[in-house]
Amino acid sequence: MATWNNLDTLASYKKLAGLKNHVDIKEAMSGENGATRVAKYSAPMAEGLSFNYAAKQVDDTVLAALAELAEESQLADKFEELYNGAVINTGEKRLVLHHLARRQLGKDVVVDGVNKRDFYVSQQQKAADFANKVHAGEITNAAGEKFTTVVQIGIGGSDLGPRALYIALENWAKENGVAKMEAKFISNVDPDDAAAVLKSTDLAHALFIVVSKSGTTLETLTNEAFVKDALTKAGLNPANHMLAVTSETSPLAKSDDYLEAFFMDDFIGGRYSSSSAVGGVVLSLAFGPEIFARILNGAAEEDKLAANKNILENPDMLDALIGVYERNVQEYPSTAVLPYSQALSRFPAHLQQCDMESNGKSVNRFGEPVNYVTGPTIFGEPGTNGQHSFYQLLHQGTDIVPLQFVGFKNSQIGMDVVIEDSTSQQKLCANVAAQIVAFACGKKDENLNKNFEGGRPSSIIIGEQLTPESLGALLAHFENKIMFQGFLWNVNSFDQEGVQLGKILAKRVLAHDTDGALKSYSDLLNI
Ligand SMILES: O=P(O)(O)OC[C@H]1O[C@](O)(CO)[C@@H](O)[C@@H]1O
Repeated sequence: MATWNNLDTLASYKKLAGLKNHVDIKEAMSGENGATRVAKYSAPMAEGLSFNYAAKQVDDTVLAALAELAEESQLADKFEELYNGAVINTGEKRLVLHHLARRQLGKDVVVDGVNKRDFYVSQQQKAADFANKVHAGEITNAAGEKFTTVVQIGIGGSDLGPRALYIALENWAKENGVAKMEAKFISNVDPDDAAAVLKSTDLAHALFIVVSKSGTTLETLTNEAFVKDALTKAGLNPANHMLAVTSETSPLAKSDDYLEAFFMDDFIGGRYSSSSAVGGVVLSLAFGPEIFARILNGAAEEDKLAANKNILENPDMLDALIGVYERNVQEYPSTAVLPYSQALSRFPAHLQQCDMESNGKSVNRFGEPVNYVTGPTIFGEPGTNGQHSFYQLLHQGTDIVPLQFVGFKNSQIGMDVVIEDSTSQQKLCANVAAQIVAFACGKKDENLNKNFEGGRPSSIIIGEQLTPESLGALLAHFENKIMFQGFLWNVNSFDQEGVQLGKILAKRVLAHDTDGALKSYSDLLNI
């Protein structure tokens, strides 16, 4: 059994802390040194991706210290315990099994006589059969006509991951002839969200999936009622159009109001649930079950790498360790995720939840306060758009923000044009290469307003093309990185008590049970 200790009690961490500012990234990345580093500091990921960390503040000395930290904090052992079914989610006393939804990495995990791998596979199969029947016109609306649109109703983990994955493959699927149904998403309790989606949807030919692991989320239940009302007003029977994805213990699971229900369980956290029925039903309907299976395969291949004890061959662990070095030793408060791929436009939003809801903690996994900083603020936008927005601060602001670029050699659609001797894809890639060097090396200017200090670290994940497999690998990479960082900070990355207080106060406002500031704000907002 691995032992769980606070980061600041580890000898290897104290050694690492002595390496603050050990690498001058400006100097390291300038001239031929830079070229050597770009070739040297790269780790293969699954599905043809690679993690290049040449422009991070590491060298062989820092990497050796990170390897010692990985060893002393038993990162590989903890991952092994996790995928073999240990109660890693100490706050809720639950197993953490999202990897098992992709592939079995270790032993059989059996809970109350149920083999959990079999359970996840059975739900995938159920979703696949259902999707195939919808596509074949065997499951239709009351008029016997095919469904053409699927609308997911969910919020947080029941929205962000599946939505990001759908958007990531929407154009790829059209180009590759596997686009089966258009998918749309309703998440916000803002009535304009549901109204806008409903107004642009042919209700008679739409399936709606109510996705809520708990089955109690106010926004989702409100939007479900909103949609049912619209269906009824259109003369349609909601029971012919509504599906549910929920845990077997939730109130939704007991309802007969759905055409079909698909299940997950409490061992897959909402923000890690894209690999479960939460992502599986909508993506199987949108693209076909084979494409969803390809995403899972890509993720499973990356998970396999995450089990490697050698940090130089484990890009997920290495990325996590570098992130902790940047957060705790270099004291950088945030991290930007910058995909140079329009298809990944919602990926940073998904990672915001995944990372900040997991590691935004002030107590360790035993409920005791920690004396060091934990998860950074995560934000991001696709390049090159971000360059014309917030990169000013990243280049010349007073905070140093570590950057995580993602880039692909080829576009998804392949439609392109040569303007002034280069394609748009080449321009996109040229920009990401330029940014890495600009951030690292800067540029001296006598006019301080035009001076670039440099010394701003970044990494890049490079792939051939964004496909179901590489998307799955990318998803797993970040999930695993966040998991390893949680291990290093000794926090429980799998609960989210910090979201509860706001929910309780909102209920009080709606029940007019307020006083003090809560009453004043309620009055100001006319509630
Ligand atoms: O799937 P559910 O249970 O509706 O929860 C939605 C989201 O709400 C949260 O619980 C936060 O309030 C997230 O952790 C979760 O992803």
